[in-house]
Amino acid sequence: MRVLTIIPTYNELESLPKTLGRLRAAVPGSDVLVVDDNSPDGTGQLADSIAAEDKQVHVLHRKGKEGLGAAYIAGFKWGMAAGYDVLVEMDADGSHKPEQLPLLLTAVEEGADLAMGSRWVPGGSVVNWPLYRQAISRIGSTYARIMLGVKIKDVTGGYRAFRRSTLEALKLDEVESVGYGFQVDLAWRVAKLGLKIVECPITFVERELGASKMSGNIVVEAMINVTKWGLSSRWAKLTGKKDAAASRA
Ligand SMILES: Nc1nc2c(ncn2[C@@H]2O[C@H](COP(=O)(O)OP(=O)(O)O[C@H]3O[C@H](CO)[C@@H](O)[C@H](O)[C@@H]3O)[C@@H](O)[C@H]2O)c(=O)[nH]1
Repeated sequence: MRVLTIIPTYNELESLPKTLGRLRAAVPGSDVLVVDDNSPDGTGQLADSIAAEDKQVHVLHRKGKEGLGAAYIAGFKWGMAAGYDVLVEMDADGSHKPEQLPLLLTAVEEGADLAMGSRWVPGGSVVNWPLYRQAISRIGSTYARIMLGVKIKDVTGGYRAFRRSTLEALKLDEVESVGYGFQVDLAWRVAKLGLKIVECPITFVERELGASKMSGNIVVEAMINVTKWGLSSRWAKLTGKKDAAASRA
């Protein structure tokens, strides 16, 4: 399996080299694509200098900050065009432990169409995460599960390995969400297609360097979108009409 790990970056100058070093040591077979949105702190240039020394590291430069979702979609398209079999989502800040990537890759090797790192299945955990972030994550995941009828425990989680055929089956150009909503949106689309999703327990470690880009707007966007999709599906069931939201894959 040719594996590409996609790392979106915005102002990750301190974290990126550490995460890249750990990833290359933990899973030497995986190529890496850094997707940088013209970070003002020079993360993109640093990534270029690492790529100049390491043929397995690539960099995709984007014009400006357009959100994590848009960065991943650009990265997926790059990786699919380059013929990778498995495309991985990983944060740059070390919160997704590179040493746990083999768990996700094994799940894909064993037949998962999407392997998801999960904090909320038995064996999963969070380290140094403030209580308010735990609450947002747990409440958000529970709300999305109820509204969308998906069984995934950690539906907002962002440590994932997609089989290429899974991404090919999705209409990536229709995905609009930016933050947590993006992660929920993709997982829901995969679940609706009836593809095999496996949740693997991971330890999510709060970043030590740099700052999170999560904002109130991102949480609100996710809540609004999940509510809209859930109500649209219910309305369609009640009226027997085609559901615009649910017919998207
Ligand atoms: N290129 C690019 N990268 C971005 C952008 N916004 C964030 N990133 C990158 O995306 C990664 C995650 O960003 P954080 O700001 O650290 O995310 P978080 O709030 O901790 O959210 C994480 O956990 C959520 C669930 O708890 C996940 O939903 C989310 O995907 C992510 O993994 C980091 O590598 C960060 O640099 C952007 O606009 N553009």
